[in-house]
Amino acid sequence: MIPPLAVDIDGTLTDGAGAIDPRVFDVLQAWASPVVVATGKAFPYPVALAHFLTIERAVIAENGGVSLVGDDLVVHGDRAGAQRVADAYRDEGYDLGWGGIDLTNRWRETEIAVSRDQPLDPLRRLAEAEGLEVVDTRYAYHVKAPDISKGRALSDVARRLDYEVTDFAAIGDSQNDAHMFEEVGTSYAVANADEHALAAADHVTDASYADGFIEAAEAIVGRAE
Ligand SMILES: O=C(O)COP(=O)(O)O
Ligand SMILES: [Mg+2]
Repeated sequence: MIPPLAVDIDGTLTDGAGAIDPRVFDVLQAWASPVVVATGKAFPYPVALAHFLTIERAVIAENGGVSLVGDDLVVHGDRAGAQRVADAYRDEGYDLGWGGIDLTNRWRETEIAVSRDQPLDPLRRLAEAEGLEVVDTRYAYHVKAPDISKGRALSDVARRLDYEVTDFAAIGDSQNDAHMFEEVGTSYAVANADEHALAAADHVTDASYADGFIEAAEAIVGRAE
């Protein structure tokens, strides 16, 4: 049986420039079990991806802060602590780094993301003072609660889909995927993955980015046959 699949977006379904590789659409639409899109991006992004893929809505956003299965929405915690960190960071003269209209955080409910071209040390210091942590996905710094992760959210989502989390295969590329890799039955890091994802994964693909995703997807299907 083809296992349910948890898949990261940035660095995994994309090319090196951040564009979603169109070949991944066929793979995800044809997947014979549930697909959970699990991302650090704000909630509307994976919802839109699932919508335009015309696949069942099963998504994890904000590194596990928000999850949706069908019409069942769960929001873990709130944004208040991360917002205080962002405000204090700005008060010290720094900037979140997203320009005039901050679409990165506009719809974010449980965390705040900061551009990686901004200073990390003061952000870490302010986050720690709030009991929060900073996770570097290599796409953004995320100020979030330490007990929230894609892995924890996937355990919850799996139950809501009537699966065990260990039934899942997962494919991803960065630190925010590492917990998820530890929870699932089989995990694949794409070759461009960071050290945390590489260390946590059961398998590492030869290919990078979406080529790595396609290689992993074929391996998962091959193992199931
Ligand atoms: O939003 C990010 O920083 C990374 O997003 P991802 O989890 O889909 O790779
Ligand atoms: Mg990623």
